[in-house]
Amino acid sequence: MTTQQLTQQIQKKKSFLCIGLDVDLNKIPQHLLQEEDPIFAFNKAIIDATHHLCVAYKPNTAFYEAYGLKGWKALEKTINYINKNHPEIFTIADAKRGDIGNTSSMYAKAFFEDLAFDSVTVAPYMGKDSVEPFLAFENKHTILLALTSNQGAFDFQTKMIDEKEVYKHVLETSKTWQNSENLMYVVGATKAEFLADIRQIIPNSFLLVPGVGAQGGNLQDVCKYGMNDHVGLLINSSRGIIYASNQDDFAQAAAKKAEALQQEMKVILK
Ligand SMILES: O=C(O)c1cc(=O)[nH]c(=O)n1[C@@H]1O[C@H](COP(=O)(O)O)[C@@H](O)[C@H]1O
Repeated sequence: MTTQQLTQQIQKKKSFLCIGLDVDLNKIPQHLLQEEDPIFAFNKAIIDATHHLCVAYKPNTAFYEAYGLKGWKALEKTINYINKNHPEIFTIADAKRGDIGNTSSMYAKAFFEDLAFDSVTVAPYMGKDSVEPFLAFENKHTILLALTSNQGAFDFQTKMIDEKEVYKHVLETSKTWQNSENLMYVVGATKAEFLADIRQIIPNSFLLVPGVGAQGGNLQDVCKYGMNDHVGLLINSSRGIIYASNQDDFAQAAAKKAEALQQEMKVILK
């Protein structure tokens, strides 16, 4: 999917919501555990109830890898289900990969070719040759961790090197890489006060913004400082939506939470 197509979807649905599919078998309704594939059964119900309210889904691969082969199968079924039934929805493999170039190429193949995701999250720490293999894929997007939502972001990302914060080096340097037009960036919703500075460096790039909901980030602040003239934001909420209820009504309860965020977005987009 191109960024233009993503922007069109945002305008059409009046939503820039990304729903995180972080499935934890301890948190889903217990009756689903009798299903052949409880993770997929949960995701299918959530997708069926929410696809009209969001423009992206983001399964975090940790929640699938934790269940071994069964988890990976559920991830494959989930991405295939979205691509088949809702091809207009942008998909993010939240895998936070990145390695020497030779290895990154294989990670890129895994998520872009085998699983056919539109994008993957990548750590910038190993530099240019670890990220460019992801960028080489046409119409696929590499979402680079810039300033993350967690407290540990202050351990390295905001430290100064040559009188500039490390996350600013990440933004500026990555712009010089080959196929950098395929880059998007992660900025945590809990770091909204940094967004004005970030937009000075990357005015046009899409930002994936997790941390609204369970982590306490605020949608209004993120939009105030992070939105550009084509919106340029994907706001993710995972636990705050998918675990709204652990009873039979879980999918409807998730849709209600998603709708509340979408309605807030609709007002902002006016
Ligand atoms: O790359 C991410 O998506 C990510 C980056 C970041 O800085 N913070 C962050 O929370 N995430 C992910 O976004 C999701 C947030 O989940 P909730 O806090 O449940 O909404 C999880 O899958 C995190 O791993």
